[in-house]
Amino acid sequence: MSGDDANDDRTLVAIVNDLPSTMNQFVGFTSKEESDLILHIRRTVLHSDEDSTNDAITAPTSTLSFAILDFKVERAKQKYAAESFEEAFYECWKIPQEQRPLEIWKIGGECCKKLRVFAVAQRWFSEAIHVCRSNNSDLNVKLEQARIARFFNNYLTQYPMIDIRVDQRGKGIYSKRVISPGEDIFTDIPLVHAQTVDTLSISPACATCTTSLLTPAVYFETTWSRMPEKLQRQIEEYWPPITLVPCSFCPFELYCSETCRQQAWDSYHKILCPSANPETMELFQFCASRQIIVRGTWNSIFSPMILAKLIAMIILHVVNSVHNGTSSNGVDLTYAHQFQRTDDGPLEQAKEIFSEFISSGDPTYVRTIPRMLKLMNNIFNHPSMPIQYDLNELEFSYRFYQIACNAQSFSSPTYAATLYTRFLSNVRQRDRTGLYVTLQTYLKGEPADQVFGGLFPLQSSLNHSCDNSCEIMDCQVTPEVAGIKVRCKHQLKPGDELTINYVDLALGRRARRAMLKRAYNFWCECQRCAFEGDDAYSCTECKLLSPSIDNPNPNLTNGNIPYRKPFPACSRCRNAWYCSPNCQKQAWKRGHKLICKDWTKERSSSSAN
Ligand SMILES: C[S@@+](CC[C@H](N)C(=O)[O-])C[C@H]1O[C@@H](n2cnc3c(N)ncnc32)[C@H](O)[C@@H]1O
Repeated sequence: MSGDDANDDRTLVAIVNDLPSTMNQFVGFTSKEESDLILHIRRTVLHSDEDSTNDAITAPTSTLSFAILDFKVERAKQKYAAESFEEAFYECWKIPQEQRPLEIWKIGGECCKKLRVFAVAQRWFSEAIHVCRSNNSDLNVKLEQARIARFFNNYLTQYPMIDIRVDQRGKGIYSKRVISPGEDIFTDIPLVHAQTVDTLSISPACATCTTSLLTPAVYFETTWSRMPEKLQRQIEEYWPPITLVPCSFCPFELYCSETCRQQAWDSYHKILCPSANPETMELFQFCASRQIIVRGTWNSIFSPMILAKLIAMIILHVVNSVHNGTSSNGVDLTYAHQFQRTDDGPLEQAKEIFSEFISSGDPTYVRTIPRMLKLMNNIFNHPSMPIQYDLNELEFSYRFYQIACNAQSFSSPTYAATLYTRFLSNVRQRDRTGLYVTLQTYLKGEPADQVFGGLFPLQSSLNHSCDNSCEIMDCQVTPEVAGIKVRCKHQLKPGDELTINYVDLALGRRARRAMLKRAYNFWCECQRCAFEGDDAYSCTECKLLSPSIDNPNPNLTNGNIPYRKPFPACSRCRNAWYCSPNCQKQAWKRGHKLICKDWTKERSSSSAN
């Protein structure tokens, strides 16, 4: 380089000429930045304090490269510290990927978080983890936070009184201010839902908006056809008006309006309708006939139809995004629309919509339900499918537990019982012909309500407690969409967790824990579990076993297990047993008083099981 060059740009050009391998690093620098760089190099490499840029810089290429990188890192840090996040990110971004050190990936990720581009933040933190090549818990937390922010950004903006945090139990929802009992905290609508097989045939409902479609013919069952026609007409006159819109091509799905029909068609039914895919016939028949393949699971809120719909929605999402460059498929995927575009392929993007639902369970379990795996495979391998979807055993298991761990029961507040009550009130108020008396021989009491199971993006982040702070209520979220609302049950302070109950609160601790382990794969350690016992044969406080006694009924044998005299139970809750008044006093002071009540009177808020 010539020592005569007085001008910054020319000096820079000289450096660039000398260091062709680092040439690309100058792209995007202004001339002011370039002169700063030169000064930085002079100070750090040549240890020269002169501001003059006249002299040639002579140093090994690697040393200069390092100095240049160091300069850029410093600039990014300064801009970040000055809270110029856009500029700081630009500085990070300008450093070629293969040279970005860990701190630049971190700063870049933080800037994106501040700029609310969470998908990019997620990518930068995940690169940081990759670069650092060790299990860095700080980075894992940052990545998880970016992921949560990305998925729940809209919700958290809409509901500023809550926050989502992660601990060893996964995500949980926490209050950010005092929330009083009775206060509604948030509403949520399901991403995918299906009617339970238990109620499908006895309490018909709109497959889209879940409104009851109970007609007199369904309510009165076989007696309807035996009724005089005049009586039928009279009943119809007072029955609240029901519009039945069946699928145009199959008898299996019913809707309350053309809008609901079209929405179902666009989002899943066009590839699940037996008219298009005959393999689905078995699934519809399975649901309609209330078959039980997994007792307590697929015969309750977990209809296998949720699984089929979820896959169908993914497939149609892919098809729509490829064809139209959009993700619109007729369903109100408010949640899905929160996604910023990523470089993932359309299938990966479509799958991501459901990726926040935790899937936890024993993967070998699904081998006990081979028929359902085969059925789903037959459906999704049918030639009518617009794309190939490989539902292998691993994915089937993952989806199975996603639904098992997260499905929440709900229904439109227009229940079958509501229609029935309105009918009776119409008859009582308007009829003058004695119909009410005639009806007494036909009425069968209140009809069963329709029940749906659904996956709710925000609500599914609520963890369980056997002394839950919140409860789930059915709710008409908009005039067209049914969903749930979460209501505060116990006063919440800032930082308290919002919890619901997944199992019946009236059950004893052993039964509750067993059910939670089986259905949700966790061992409950909540406050209530901590201050209750399993049975009367060991002291809930000091764990002392009760004294053994002779077999009270010698005709019955108990193997080698000794018979024991039960310890007395807590007279209020009857869920704790003590060997002495001392232990009882100590337990009360330690925390039993916080959870001691008659739990048989508690309303179970969640019917998640
Ligand atoms: C509906 S999800 C709740 C949100 C979940 N933590 C997440 O990260 O998405 C249910 C799952 O959360 C976990 N979970 C919920 N309540 C829990 C608790 N009290 N203790 C431990 N794990 C719990 C279990 O893994 C369960 O299968």
